[in-house]
Amino acid sequence: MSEAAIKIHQVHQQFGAKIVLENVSLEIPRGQTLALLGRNGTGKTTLIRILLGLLKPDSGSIEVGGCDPSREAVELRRRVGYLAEDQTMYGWMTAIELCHFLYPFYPAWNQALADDYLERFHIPRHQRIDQLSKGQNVKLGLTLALAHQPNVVVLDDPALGLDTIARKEFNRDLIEHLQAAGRTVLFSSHLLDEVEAVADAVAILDGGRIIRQSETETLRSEVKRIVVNAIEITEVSPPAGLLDVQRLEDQLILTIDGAADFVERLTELGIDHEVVNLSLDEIFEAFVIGRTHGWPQAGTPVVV
Ligand SMILES: Nc1ncnc2c1ncn2[C@@H]1O[C@H](COP(=O)(O)OP(=O)(O)OP(=O)(O)O)[C@@H](O)[C@H]1O
Repeated sequence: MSEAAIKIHQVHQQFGAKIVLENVSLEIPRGQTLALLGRNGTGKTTLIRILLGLLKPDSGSIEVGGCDPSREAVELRRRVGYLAEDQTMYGWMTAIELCHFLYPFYPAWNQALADDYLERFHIPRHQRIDQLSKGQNVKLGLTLALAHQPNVVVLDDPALGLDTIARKEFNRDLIEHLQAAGRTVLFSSHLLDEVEAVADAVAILDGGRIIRQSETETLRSEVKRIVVNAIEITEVSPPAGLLDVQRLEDQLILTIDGAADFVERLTELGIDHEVVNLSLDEIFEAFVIGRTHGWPQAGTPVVV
């Protein structure tokens, strides 16, 4: 694994009595696109604000693109591109006026690159920003976040509010372009079916903690749904990594992280089973709302 572009170590953040981040640690290797997943209000934006130096955590250490965000604010802005959730810009300016307004702040600003993005994203250069569509606004925000050629890009729910096609187009144009350019990208999202196509890795934030971080493919290969007969399984103890148990008539539908060992056990015991691949959406759901009670007790007859 290459050196981490983002290092988050034991970050703790609470607002009053409410603990939002509880000793969160996360490392994102250079060049990786990582999706930060979590339900509403789990602290994704709070973590992103800490990464950007907009909020100082109660404790813990952060390094983004080699900078300490709380102490190197200017250098951090040079190295990091940031698109905030629902970002608003000066509506009375045009896209090109906004570029001209911003570029003196950034020594590495590349107007030819900004022009290229404006053209690629079909953003009219001379139209007032408040007359652009929601999608064009998001893409303009991204253009401005990338024109200074940052190595690290942080996108807070960038596709929020876009329609399905616009989101897909956004993901294809933007994330894939960033990946090709070798940038490290951290983006938060709710839209798991779309995340799956673009994220090399995911981190699931829940209950103030990162409960799972993994490369997307690895997660998909390790978390499986296993369908077994409920009666046949009464003598088997629940596996480690059990995330969810559902009953459907005489069948048990189990979602297991690290399912391979359990599958091996079932095979050894001669218990019939079916292994089902899951989408990222289903995996995420099992981690955050899975319920593990309902395992049939050994020696107890199963009522169907
Ligand atoms: N400045 C603040 N003061 C008090 N509470 C805050 C503050 N900022 C965030 N919170 C609370 O912290 C929790 C996490 O908020 P945050 O915006 O980080 O979540 P999120 O995962 O980004 O949510 P969403 O997906 O809805 O955008 C919420 O309960 C929110 O109300």
